[in-house]
Amino acid sequence: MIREILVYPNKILRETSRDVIHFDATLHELLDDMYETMITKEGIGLAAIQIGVAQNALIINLVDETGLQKKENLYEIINPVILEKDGSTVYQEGCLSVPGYYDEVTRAEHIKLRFYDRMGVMHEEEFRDLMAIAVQHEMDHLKGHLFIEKLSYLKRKKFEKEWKKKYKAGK
Ligand SMILES: CC(=O)Oc1ccc(/C=C/C(=O)NCCc2ccccc2)cc1OC(C)=O
Ligand SMILES: [Co+2]
Repeated sequence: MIREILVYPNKILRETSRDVIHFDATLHELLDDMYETMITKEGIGLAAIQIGVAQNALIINLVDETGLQKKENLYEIINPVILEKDGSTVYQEGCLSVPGYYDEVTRAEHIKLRFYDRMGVMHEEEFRDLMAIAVQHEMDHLKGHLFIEKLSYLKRKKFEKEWKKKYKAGK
């Protein structure tokens, strides 16, 4: 079912998530709820903490070259560990927990990732470009970090000013 997405500055978003232990029906239901919620809100990535569940689970479903977001391209990534990373790339990121704010973030251009799928099967895959960016963005959520924490001091001031205005205006 569609769940509520927690929005900055909700303190729950700062929690550190814990590894998934049981690859059971409860996990599958969580992943299904994450997918339904993410798609409904027109996102391309979502971490479990964004719907208030402090578990190391994230999903990414990028849009393909024809502009379609196909479920066959959905990645369900559980207990991820970055084994290697290199390069550097800048991308204007957004986040469903910081709706309407976008800014440039620098991240590794290539990563080698170890993760488990919903059945508990281990995978090791290399990602580049937008997929590598998305994985790093979502993995930050698992540590309680939002992309706005990576902004320069001045950009962060700009964000805080903008955000307060929006909040005062009751969005
Ligand atoms: C107003 C508002 O909420 O705007 C949005 C902001 C972000 C998003 C989605 C962001 C998202 O999926 N981020 C995943 C992490 C990521 C960031 C950059 C590159 C790869 C992966 C969707 C929004 O809603 C609409 C209708 O566009
Ligand atoms: Co996010």
